[in-house]
Amino acid sequence: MLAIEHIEKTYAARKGSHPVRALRGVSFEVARGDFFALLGPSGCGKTTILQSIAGLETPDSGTIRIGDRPVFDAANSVFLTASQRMLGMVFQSYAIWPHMTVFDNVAFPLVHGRDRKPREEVRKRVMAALARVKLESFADRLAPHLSGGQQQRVAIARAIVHEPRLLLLDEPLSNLDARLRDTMREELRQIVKSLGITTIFVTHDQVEAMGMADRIAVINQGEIMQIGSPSDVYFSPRNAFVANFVGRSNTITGKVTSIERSGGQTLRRVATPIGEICSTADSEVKAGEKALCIIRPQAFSAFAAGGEENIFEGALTGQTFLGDFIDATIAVGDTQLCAVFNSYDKTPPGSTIRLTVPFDRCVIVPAD
Ligand SMILES: Nc1ncnc2c1ncn2[C@@H]1O[C@H](COP(=O)(O)OP(=O)(O)OP(=O)(O)O)[C@@H](O)[C@H]1O
Repeated sequence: MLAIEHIEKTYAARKGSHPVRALRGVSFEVARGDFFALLGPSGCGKTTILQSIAGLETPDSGTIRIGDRPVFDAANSVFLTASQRMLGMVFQSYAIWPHMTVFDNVAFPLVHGRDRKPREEVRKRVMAALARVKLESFADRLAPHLSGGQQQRVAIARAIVHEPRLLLLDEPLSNLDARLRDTMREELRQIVKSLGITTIFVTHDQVEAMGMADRIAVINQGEIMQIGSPSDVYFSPRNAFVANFVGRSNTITGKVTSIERSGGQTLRRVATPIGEICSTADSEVKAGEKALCIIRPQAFSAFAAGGEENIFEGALTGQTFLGDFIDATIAVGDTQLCAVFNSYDKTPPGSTIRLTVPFDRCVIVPAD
């Protein structure tokens, strides 16, 4: 449905500042009906990608296709304007007109756009879009007399009223308070999924991306670090950036000492400051190479006795009771490991703890 190939964008230097290489060869594809998140820290280039898709920004090179039509092709000077691309957009600010009613706000693209519709059809379509976001009874209300969540739904209704083939959402939940954000997360996903519209969603919030997206592109400094389902990027991060940006992790530096194959599995042994770590997770790191071992805090469990491999003994140096679980810090030599434990289990500070971790829950990635 959407195919982006190798787009680059450098913003020209402003007075007293250097040029900014905002996108460094970004490529990805989004299938029809997918809910796709662009996730990354502030300034990584998410908005530049979204605006390039929308036709509000012009990349320096690369191609963008929507459906089977190129909307941007730097080499062949193809550039369709934003209105020619027939997309729906919801911005952070919602961009709702305060002097208009809810109905008129939603009707705006049908009344003022390129593709104007007869009055009766406008009414039908606007009421259908308002029904989708459960705001039919608010049609005559002035937009400022709405709560934040309702304004957000007006913005969604306006973006879907002309049945766009692609919906672009730029941090649409960031202006809502925490509780409303939790409700709207699910609601927004249900609305776009029920319509079957392909959606690109920009966020810097990993919880939002994990909870809403079918697939996530994790971006750092203008480059895509990894694309995958929420569980792919969480359980099989490709590098330390992804492991630390998406959820928390212990990152332990080491060197692969051997690779053994048995029973259809590949076992890597890694020498690290906390002892040998064994991993059966998929990895490209070869024997003799430096590596990072990535272990999620909840992959550890406290282990009383026995066992030989992937057992790490240390002192409990910190624990924070968080209700559902205890966040614990365990010093193994000079390395501080973070683990989460059952909140019913109380352990005195300073106790010796033996941690264990299954082989398939240690992810090995290249050290750089
Ligand atoms: N018009 C511009 N002129 C110069 N530099 C820009 C311009 N727009 C963006 N940049 C720079 O390009 C980089 C990428 O910006 P972009 O807005 O795409 O990031 P982002 O990931 O969306 O950030 P945020 O989450 O803070 O909105 C940043 O370093 C930003 O300062």
